[in-house]
Amino acid sequence: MTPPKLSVIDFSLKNLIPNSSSWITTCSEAMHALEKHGVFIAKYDGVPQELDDAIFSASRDVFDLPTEVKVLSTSDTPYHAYSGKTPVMPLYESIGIENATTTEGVEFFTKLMWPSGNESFGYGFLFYVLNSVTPSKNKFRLIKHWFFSKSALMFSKAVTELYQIVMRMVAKSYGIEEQCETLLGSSVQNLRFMKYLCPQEDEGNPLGMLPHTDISFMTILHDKQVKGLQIKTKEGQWIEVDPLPSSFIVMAGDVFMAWSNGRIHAPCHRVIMQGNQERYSLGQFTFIRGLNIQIPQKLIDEDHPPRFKDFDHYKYLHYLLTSEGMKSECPIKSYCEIN
Ligand SMILES: O=C(O)CCC(=O)C(=O)O
Ligand SMILES: [Fe+2]
Repeated sequence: MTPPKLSVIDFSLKNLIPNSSSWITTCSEAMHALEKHGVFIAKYDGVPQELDDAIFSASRDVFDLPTEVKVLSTSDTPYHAYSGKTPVMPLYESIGIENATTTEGVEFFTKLMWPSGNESFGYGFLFYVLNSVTPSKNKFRLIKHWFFSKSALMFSKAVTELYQIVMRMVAKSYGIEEQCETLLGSSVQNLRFMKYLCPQEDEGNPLGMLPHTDISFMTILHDKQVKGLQIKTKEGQWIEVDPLPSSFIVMAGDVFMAWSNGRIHAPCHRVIMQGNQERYSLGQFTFIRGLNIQIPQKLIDEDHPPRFKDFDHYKYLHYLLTSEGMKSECPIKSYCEIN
């Protein structure tokens, strides 16, 4: 049986004036894909090519830093710290920016990686640095710092816009606009840079990332057009995602599934490396802070009794590291499913 293809949906900004006929078509395609597969490919023009090039170049810069610098990226929140080449996933390395849509979040991370002693600076300062005569290590660091933080902030904001467009479609289609706006107001974006090495020789294990569902509310993935991501259908078939230019993979996480009372599917996925090219990808993971995850009343009726108790997203993240959470085959269900 040939596996189905993922829907490729046009999210060109000019077609997305809310409630226009093209918006309504896009909305129904997106809803169908989220309920059936929990994922679709958005062709999105909110990230111009120059920014796309800049963010992948910034990604290379951060992975090229010495390991002793990268490990400085720690976090109190599970799965938010630097993770590098573990025995279970030796090809995979990742590092992330918490609160990536805020200048503070991005500057905090950038200073950890390229400590420069400078607060914030703009184009005038960059011009000064580039034009000052003496090349120095410090000058080089300042340029990296500036370049990295500007690209990360702009990329994160552009991807957040896509998240908001998708969520407003979900809201309109379920008639839960108010709850959705509250949720958007409590959404925190974590931008992660990911790098996968090629497996050693032909017999090397090509596993880039183990099969899992995401612990986020929503994840938006973007790669530098190197294959590897695979999505499992509800029927158990693996679909290989074809990387396309200007495409963003919009995927529901466990928390979106629970919030929607199980209407939206959170798909299992993995990364299998092929060929001899390293793979760089970016993931923007949305978490909900300071607001209980509560199924909107409109999604509960006689045919759809509530399936999940209210819960706090960050407490759920901590639960994942408990022995019960680690053992569970489906932690979101063992954490808050109503039996
Ligand atoms: O690199 C990718 O395309 C997928 C990464 C992923 O699934 C994750 O970080 O949760
Ligand atoms: Fe994932």
